[in-house]
Amino acid sequence: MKYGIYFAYWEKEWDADQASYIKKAKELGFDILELSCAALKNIDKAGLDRFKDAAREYDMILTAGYGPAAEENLGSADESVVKHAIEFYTDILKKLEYLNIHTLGGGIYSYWPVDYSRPIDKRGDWERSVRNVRTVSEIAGDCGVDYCLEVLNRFEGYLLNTAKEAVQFVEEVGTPAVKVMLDTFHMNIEEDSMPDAILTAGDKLGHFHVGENNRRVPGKGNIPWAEIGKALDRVHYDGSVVMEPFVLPGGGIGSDIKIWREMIPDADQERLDADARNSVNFLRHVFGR
Ligand SMILES: O=C(CO)[C@H](O)[C@H](O)[C@H](O)CO
Ligand SMILES: [Mn+2]
Repeated sequence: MKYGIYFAYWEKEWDADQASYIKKAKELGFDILELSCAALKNIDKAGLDRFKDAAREYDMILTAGYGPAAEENLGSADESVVKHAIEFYTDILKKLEYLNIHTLGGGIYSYWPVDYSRPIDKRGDWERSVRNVRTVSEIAGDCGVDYCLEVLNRFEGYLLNTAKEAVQFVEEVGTPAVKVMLDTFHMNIEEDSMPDAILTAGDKLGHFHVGENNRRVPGKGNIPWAEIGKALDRVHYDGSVVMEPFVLPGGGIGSDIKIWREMIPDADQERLDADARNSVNFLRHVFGR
């Protein structure tokens, strides 16, 4: 198993200098840095090469996450939105291929966070999204990227709230590159049993986010890590385990993630780094591989 961390742990804005976290994550004991595709939207070749060179220099794996904007919604009833979304993913997937990134995960079948002031058409959006994710995940397959659909809690998404729904969706899409992605923070809200959800995802599990019930680093809350590790063993999961802690209020990230208090008193860089380092050691110990 390889262990990673999402750059956003240290940042308040999505458009931060993400490449600089490759070295930091390596020094803290991680194998992977997860980037947000926000960094790849308007990037030039020199910018892409900064990521590529740093990953090579520090022998780090990169994975990519994304919370698509409303105009990148593959489930939209507006055909011009879908056309734009397919163009957007085609461009991003080519950049991921160039960067040797083989995993893209997130609410990449819909948009995020959802605007619940508008009426929700789950059935219609599901059907459109299955069709359009099929198109995009075929392109992903050609680029060598697993297209991992993240199961989100009800407050952040409405299409895939449980592993069971995600398995059904992935079966309907039916392409080799499309996979289920689980996140312990969301599972803790929606699933009857976290181990059972992992067993349900089974060999369709393509990416795994870890975070506590309150999104602090693993080891500081009440998620049942030992049981989760055993379930990952039972499905022979050998992919990435990426921690996605969010502890800093403020900015676009604080607002999207809904962090309205200081999760860590006097959270300076040293404290954040020490927590991340201890947490990845904790996960390696509890998962035993
Ligand atoms: O768990 C999540 C949102 O709650 C997602 O993994 C990320 O925040 C999303 O992909 C944005 O990059
Ligand atoms: Mn997540």
